[in-house]
Amino acid sequence: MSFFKTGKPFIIAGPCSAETREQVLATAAALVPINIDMFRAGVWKPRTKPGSFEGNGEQALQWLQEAKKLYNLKYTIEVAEPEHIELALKYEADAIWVGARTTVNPFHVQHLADALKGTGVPVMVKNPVNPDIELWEGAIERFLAAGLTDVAAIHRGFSGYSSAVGYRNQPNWPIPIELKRRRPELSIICDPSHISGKRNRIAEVSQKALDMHFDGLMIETHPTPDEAWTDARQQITPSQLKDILEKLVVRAEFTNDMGTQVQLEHLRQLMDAVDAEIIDLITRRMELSEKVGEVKKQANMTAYQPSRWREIVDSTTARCSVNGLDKDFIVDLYEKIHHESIRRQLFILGNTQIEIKK
Ligand SMILES: C=C(O[C@@H]1C=C(C(=O)O)C=C[C@H]1O)C(=O)O
Repeated sequence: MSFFKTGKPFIIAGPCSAETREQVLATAAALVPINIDMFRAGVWKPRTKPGSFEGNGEQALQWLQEAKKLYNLKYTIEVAEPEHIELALKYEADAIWVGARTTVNPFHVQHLADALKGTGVPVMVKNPVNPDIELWEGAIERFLAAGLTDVAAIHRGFSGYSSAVGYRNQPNWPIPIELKRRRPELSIICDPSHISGKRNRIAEVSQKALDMHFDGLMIETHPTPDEAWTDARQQITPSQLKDILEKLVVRAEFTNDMGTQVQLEHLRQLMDAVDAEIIDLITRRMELSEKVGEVKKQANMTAYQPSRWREIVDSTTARCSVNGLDKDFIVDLYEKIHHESIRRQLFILGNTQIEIKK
């Protein structure tokens, strides 16, 4: 079993920043009875603007090592430079994570991977700030290629110019879901604190993550959150964490219950038949679009026809209201279909650099 797969959600908790020795020891003491899997604290803080509190560095590592010994509590910190890794090893950190602002830079990630070679230290890779799955997976690949086996991903949401409704970082759930599809063995931990940006949504995002098959949660916890030096609005007390964890419903991917299995098998067969129909229908639609393309070629007409496209969007979204389908979802889907349809017509009109992928 990998470091992060314990058969139950892997829980990491602790303050955003290690502020003082007292704060570190008090938080750790309060988290021990909750049975968390690992303590976290930031010791080097990548701040947006200079002049903010940037962490207590090596001194904070001494406090974390002290808490580790005192409470027999594993701990993890964020690293951004090879020297941070050296110090993390010196003070016996049990795992490290790479922050979203580091994951965006392949040079940086490679330096960290090189520094970790041969150490066997478990690594967690936060998603890059921008919603780029290739960059996220690429960073993970660099650590795997360095021979590290305990590599996990952390989903902390994606930064945007304005925050998504009610969130600090846009969750963009299809991205971690796709990562899990590509890498079934990879553990993915959700960071509901950074996604929410405020206390009152942490429980809801945590439950959602578990229902999306995430392997664990990293939740910022502080003895007096309102007085926290960083990220005060999104930190919760150890007792609030206890409450959230107790209320979480942990669900499994599979069941041994025969009745459920039979029911699911039946419904899935019906869905398979619908999927086959959808593919047949899309194929027919594309064939028709190619015929339209041939006619346009003869008549010297443009591939894209805005008024016709508007008509289609209007009529399909009108049908959504009748069928109870989400309009945004259908528009997204149709935009993809339309784009492919245009691509095929462009090819027919003579844009030979556009090949039809079959
Ligand atoms: C099929 C046509 O060509 C384009 C593709 C469309 C589609 O796939 O729905 C709609 C309008 C055009 O932009 C057309 O002009 O009817």
